[in-house]
Amino acid sequence: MNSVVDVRDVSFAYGTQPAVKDVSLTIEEGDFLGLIGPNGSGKTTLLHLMLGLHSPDSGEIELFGQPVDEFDQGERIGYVSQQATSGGGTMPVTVRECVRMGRFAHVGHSRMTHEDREIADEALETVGITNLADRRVNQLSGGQRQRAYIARALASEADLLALDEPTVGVDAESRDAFYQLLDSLNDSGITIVLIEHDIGVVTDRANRIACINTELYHHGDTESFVESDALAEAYGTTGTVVHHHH
Ligand SMILES: Nc1ncnc2c1ncn2[C@@H]1O[C@H](COP(=O)(O)OP(=O)(O)OP(=O)(O)O)[C@@H](O)[C@H]1O
Repeated sequence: MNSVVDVRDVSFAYGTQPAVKDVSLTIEEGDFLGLIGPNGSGKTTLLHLMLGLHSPDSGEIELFGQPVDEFDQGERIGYVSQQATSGGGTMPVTVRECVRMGRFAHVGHSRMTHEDREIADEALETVGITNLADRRVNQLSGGQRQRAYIARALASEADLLALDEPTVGVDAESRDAFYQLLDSLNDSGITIVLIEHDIGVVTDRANRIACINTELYHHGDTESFVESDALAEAYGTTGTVVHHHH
């Protein structure tokens, strides 16, 4: 069993308002999962549940085979939140410092070694922002900032990269380059879960699709999603929920 994320019958409500209902899905090692659904359909909430940032009202979630509430290998996960890329909550640190923070989980209480610094510098090189290393993160453009956060995740040697609409406010050309970067990271073995509004981008890049509107309308490979009615059903209002059992 090489499930990276295993979500079983998970429901979550804000107060009495259900945001995620009876969702089951798995993300396998090496998957590129596109998480799609209309506005307010529970995508961010589901991602937060997967990462242990919310506790489900019912159901179970495992990360790398460990119950999410006991999960203690934070360095295996790189999370690029909507807030991070939109500029909120960025600390006044330089790009190099930000990326080196990716090593903190490995370093623990000991000092950062030459090798840790090298790993951080390689991550900067991989995402193509070595020239920005001395700039402050809060002075970067949206596209540069997401690269900095990806580099931090790479420096931590994350096995799972979770991205919530990482290209909001990024121009078309940088966006394309960014998705090529994600492709190459996925080719190198990193598992990816991506929330993205542009369905074309998702179906071009992802090998698996989860389509939700509070409930799950599709979970499976991209080809079967494209051929199904799940999109119209999830984005329309008349469709019936298709339950996939595994
Ligand atoms: N902190 C909160 N308190 C109360 N309700 C919330 C909270 N966060 C989200 N919601 C509600 O839960 C539902 C799902 O929100 P969520 O952010 O998960 O959707 P989303 O699919 O990521 O949306 P979008 O595509 O617009 O970013 C929405 O109806 C939203 O209004």
